[in-house]
Amino acid sequence: MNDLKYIMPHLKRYIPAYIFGILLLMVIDTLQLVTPLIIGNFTDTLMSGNLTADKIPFYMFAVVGIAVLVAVGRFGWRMTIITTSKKLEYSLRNQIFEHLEKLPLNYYNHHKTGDLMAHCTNDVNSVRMAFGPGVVMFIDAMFMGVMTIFLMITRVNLNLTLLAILPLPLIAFFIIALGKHIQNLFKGVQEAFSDLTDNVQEAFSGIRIIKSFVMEKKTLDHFNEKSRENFDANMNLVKLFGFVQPLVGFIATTSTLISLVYGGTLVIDQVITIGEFVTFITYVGMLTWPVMALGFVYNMIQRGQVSLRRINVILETEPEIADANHLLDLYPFVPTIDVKNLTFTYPGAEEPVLKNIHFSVQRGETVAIIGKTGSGKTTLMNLLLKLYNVDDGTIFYNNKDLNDLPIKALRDQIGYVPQDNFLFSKSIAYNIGFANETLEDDQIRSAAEVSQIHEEIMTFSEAYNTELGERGVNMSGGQKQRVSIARALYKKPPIVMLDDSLSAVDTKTEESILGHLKEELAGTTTLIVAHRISTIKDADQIIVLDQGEIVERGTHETLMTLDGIYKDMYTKQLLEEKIAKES
Ligand SMILES: Nc1ncnc2c1ncn2[C@@H]1O[C@H](COP(=O)(O)OP(=O)(O)OP(=O)(O)O)[C@@H](O)[C@H]1O
Repeated sequence: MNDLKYIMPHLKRYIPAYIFGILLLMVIDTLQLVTPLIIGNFTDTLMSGNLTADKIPFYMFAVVGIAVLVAVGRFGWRMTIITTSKKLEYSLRNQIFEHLEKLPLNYYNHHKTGDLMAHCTNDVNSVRMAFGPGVVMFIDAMFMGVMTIFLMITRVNLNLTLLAILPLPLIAFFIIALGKHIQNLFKGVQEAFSDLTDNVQEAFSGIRIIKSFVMEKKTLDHFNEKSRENFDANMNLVKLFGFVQPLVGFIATTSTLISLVYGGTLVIDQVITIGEFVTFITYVGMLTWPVMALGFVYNMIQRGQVSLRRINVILETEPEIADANHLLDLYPFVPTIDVKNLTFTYPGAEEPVLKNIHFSVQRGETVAIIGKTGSGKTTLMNLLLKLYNVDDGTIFYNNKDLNDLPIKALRDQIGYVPQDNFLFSKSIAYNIGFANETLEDDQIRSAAEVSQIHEEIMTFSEAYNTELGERGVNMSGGQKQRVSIARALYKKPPIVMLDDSLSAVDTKTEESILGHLKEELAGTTTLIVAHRISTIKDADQIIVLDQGEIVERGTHETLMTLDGIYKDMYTKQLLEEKIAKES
């Protein structure tokens, strides 16, 4: 029952539709059960010599009429129950996606995209099968089974019925005995599918690397291996079903055999009429389906249960970064940042990557963070955005503790340009105006001008309406960086954070962008992470990180007097530039 915790609210919404569909199904089932009685009656009338030509159309119309009603009714219940189960699938999938979006960055560090895709596709589908066709088949089978047996007893013969249905419980026994095994096999199928999806997703995301390293063969081999595992997992299930279904069919045939032998004897002994015998044999045939259906349903429900559990694991994962219960008001927002004694260790890691960090950024100031690769610059940015949890009393905006501020409202105040310039495979305008519901052409253009990308966008075939390839493949690295900067500026945020966002542009473009940014961002609090000192030379404050600690801080001029890491980096960069110019 606990498994139904998350799906129950969806199911409740569709209960009236389910009830209507189920009632319709029962009416159809009842109608179907009338046909054998008509055929039995026809046989008896025929055998007694009372069948006259004028009676035949009556039988004909009765059989055809029932068949038409059954066809119409079947359409009705399919439309009701199958549509309802599709709606259930739709709302469950949306709930999973919405929940996944709320999960913190760290969740994605530990869960593969392919797995998540499989949850949103295969697992949701299995749940739909269980709650759509599964429910239908279960009710159909139970109702048909009970009604058929009832009619066999009341309209034909009790002893014959009891003897004929004797082998049927064996079927239920087999299917239940195999239940655990089926669950395990199905879990294997779902896992193999997740792996395969993940493999395909990664192979095509990394296709440029694969091609440039001529690793197509290696990737194909790896894919084949995963594909084989998927095939094997499916085959295990197919083999089992291949064994179970004929077995069920065989057991059902023994019922027919008993009916023929014992039923024939009863006819000879004149305990039942030939018409009743024909009705009985038809009912035995009709009973095979409900019994087999119970087997199918059982499997479907097993699959649905495994999938539901996998989905529940996601839905049970709490958004680690939750808003505090008593939030402070963010407004009026003054863009000042204070970091006090901040130490941070990644979840699951042992060593802290940031140690005792403290600094302040005043409104309108530009603070630069520089340091060797792996020194903790991006981590610091991520913490300022609260992409990971931080201790109380370590980061303050506007003199208010980050943990007491509403996350969404705070992030709305920040224009962030990440290190990996992810672009969506939509238009350039969509990418720049991503932060807003509506795309304002003027603002998009002005953000692009400040980022020095407007002129290049105009050379694209459809300018701002040009559709980008996946992850913006039809743009150069530098162009992508500038579109990302434009995306952050479009929001006109009071705080801008640039994480190594100018590394792919040449020094001249960089200078030009920085010049424009300075004008445009006057009054904006800016944090810049950079490797190139030329990017941050004019910052009000430069912080030098080394192995997670601040080792130097000050303006460019003061740092140059220190004879430390900063001066060393600067001297090396100057030398490199000189060599590059001369060569
Ligand atoms: N998700 C993570 N889980 C555990 N450790 C991480 C994670 N992300 C980064 N690290 C570690 O944290 C340290 C700091 O990484 P970070 O990305 O902040 O450095 P950086 O200064 O921005 O480097 P770069 O200049 O190369 O971008 C590194 O040792 C890195 O291995």
